[in-house]
Amino acid sequence: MREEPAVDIVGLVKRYGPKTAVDGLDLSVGRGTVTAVLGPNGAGKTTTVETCEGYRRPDAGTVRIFGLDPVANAPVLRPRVGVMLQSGGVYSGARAEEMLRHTATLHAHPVDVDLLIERLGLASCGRTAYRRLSGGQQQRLALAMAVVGRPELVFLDEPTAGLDPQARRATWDLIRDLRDDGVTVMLTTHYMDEAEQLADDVAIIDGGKVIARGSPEQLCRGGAENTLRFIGRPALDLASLLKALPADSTAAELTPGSYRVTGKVNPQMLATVTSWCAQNGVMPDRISVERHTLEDVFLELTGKELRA
Ligand SMILES: Nc1ncnc2c1ncn2[C@@H]1O[C@H](COP(=O)(O)OP(=O)(O)OP(=O)(O)O)[C@@H](O)[C@H]1O
Repeated sequence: MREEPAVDIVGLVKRYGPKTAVDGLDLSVGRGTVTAVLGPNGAGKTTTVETCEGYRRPDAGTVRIFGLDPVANAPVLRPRVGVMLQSGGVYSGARAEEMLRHTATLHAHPVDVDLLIERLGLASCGRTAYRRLSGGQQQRLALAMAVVGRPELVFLDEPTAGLDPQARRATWDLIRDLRDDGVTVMLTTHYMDEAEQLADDVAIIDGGKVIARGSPEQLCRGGAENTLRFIGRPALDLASLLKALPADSTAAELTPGSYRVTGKVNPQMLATVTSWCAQNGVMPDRISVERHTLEDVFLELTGKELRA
């Protein structure tokens, strides 16, 4: 029998009064993968994740976590699912290390708390009251609390927002280790490099729907135009090059002898450019292909204007 996905969202709708925050969203997350959910502010990411966590009920559609309803089956799911809360629900006078040790005792097979404290750089603030921790320390403690119970699935809502570069790296390493241990990770982020570095799968959400889905490589390859550059002798006849290329390509001489060709850059296009060079007695120097980044793809899909 096929294993249930860790997260299976079908036709999810969630409204706040007249506002439809999630509008028929479908998303399935395979076990043991890291899925990054990206989207502009207000796209519906947090609402979706909170519905998966069982904090909100769908207005329509279904959400299943390991095949179970996150609200009705909350007691069964609680030990299997780690949730990184953004500061809410914490008694602010409690000390960081006490909180983590206490959380560990609530689980049957917690991870080594000392090791976790060391890995997330929490040793120096272990005796500090929660309310006196810096934003980054609170963030790291929240991550530690989410994973200390050795969950099978973790939800991380913007896990590295506001962290310094060292803490970001430590968080990334921890997430990679979770994946290597077979844990499923679903995270939201505004950092495209984070998604590129960590995610097996990316879902771009806009207007409460998934508008693109795939590995970072697939998303960067598909749809988006790419650029090919080369150096040749000045004033080449680009009109004849354009005739050899697909209709949606462009070719320009940026500075004398420096050329840029855009379009669907694939092996065929590269072959067309180099054979055109050969026919015209041009030795293309420093020929290079620039791939679009995930940020380029994201902006292309979601637009460059600021949202209201
Ligand atoms: N409790 C609420 N009451 C009313 N409207 C809400 C509530 N929570 C979210 N919304 C609205 O629902 C929409 C989706 O919000 P959500 O927080 O899910 O987006 P998001 O993608 O996580 O955004 P961000 O990147 O800014 O965190 C937004 O328009 C937001 O204003």
